[in-house]
Amino acid sequence: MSLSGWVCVVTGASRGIGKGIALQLSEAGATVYITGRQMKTLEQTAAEVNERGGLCLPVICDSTKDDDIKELFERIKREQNGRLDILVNNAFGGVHAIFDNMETKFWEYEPSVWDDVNNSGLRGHYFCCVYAARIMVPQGKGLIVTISSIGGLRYLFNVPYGVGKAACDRMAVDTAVELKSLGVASVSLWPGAVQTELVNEHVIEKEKPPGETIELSGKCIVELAKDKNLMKLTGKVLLTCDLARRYKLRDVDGRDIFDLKSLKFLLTQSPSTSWLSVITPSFIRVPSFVFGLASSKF
Ligand SMILES: NC(=O)c1ccc[n+]([C@@H]2O[C@H](COP(=O)([O-])OP(=O)(O)OC[C@H]3O[C@@H](n4cnc5c(N)ncnc54)[C@H](O)[C@@H]3O)[C@@H](O)[C@H]2O)c1
Repeated sequence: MSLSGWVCVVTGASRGIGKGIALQLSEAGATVYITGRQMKTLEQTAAEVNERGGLCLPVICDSTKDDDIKELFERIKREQNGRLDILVNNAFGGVHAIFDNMETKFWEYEPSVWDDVNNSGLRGHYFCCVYAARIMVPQGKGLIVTISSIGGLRYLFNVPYGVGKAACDRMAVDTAVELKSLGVASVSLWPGAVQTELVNEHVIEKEKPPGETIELSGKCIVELAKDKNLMKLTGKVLLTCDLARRYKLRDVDGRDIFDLKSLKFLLTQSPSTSWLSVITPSFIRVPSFVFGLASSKF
């Protein structure tokens, strides 16, 4: 029970990665506030948490509604005597908009797809950061994790997705600049491909990329929160495959963790280099600074 007594919030935890994170944080002993728009689905997550002996508190909080977010943090402050240890920004309303508009250019679908992707998945995260920081800064400690993706580095799915993820990464970096000296860490976390309920629904079996379970990100966050060198990682974009190596983690069902930094995988991403992947050994990894160069805009 390494996080016994800790107070956490996971936004968007009725399914997907948020649910997996809530399961892992509560299994580690934390009290976890989980948010979403429907009590019925939140209660299903809470029931699974309870079955594992954990404690989680479902709260209706629509991440596109400013007042809901404000009330969530006021409630936590009141109920937990001003304590909040971890905020996980995960709520994301864009999955259906992405799958419904695959292969379509940005000018061909409604501009409101931007809102579907980024109102909960970026703006809502910023609001949560503000209210969480108002609790964490006075206590002199805390961890904010914003769930992002490799879409923050290069084109993935559609324009609003990439712009939103790049902004999530930048938000983690810039909030860390202002929080670091006050003892609060802020990072961005990129899961690999995750086999969530919606991904399993939309992607046909033979096209499924090798994936993570919904709980691997949560396992990584539990270890990160306990890491004595956490403040050395603040302001960084972290990958689940790197954290799994750092903390010697396996996925919950024992499967191998797909390595987003494997040169073999990265070569498959471009038609001009994919032939090279056939002769490239899978153990060669691309260092982080090369990722940085790949995102250079200059
Ligand atoms: N699934 C993947 O393969 C994958 C990979 C890398 C990164 N990610 C990122 O992980 C995050 C979560 O994605 P997911 O695949 O678990 O999505 P999902 O759609 O399965 O889950 C999203 C969660 O957010 C909740 N939600 C949606 N709108 C909300 C709102 N307005 N207010 C509160 N809650 C709301 C949903 O109810 C759900 O619980 C996203 O940022 C996504 O880009 C996903």
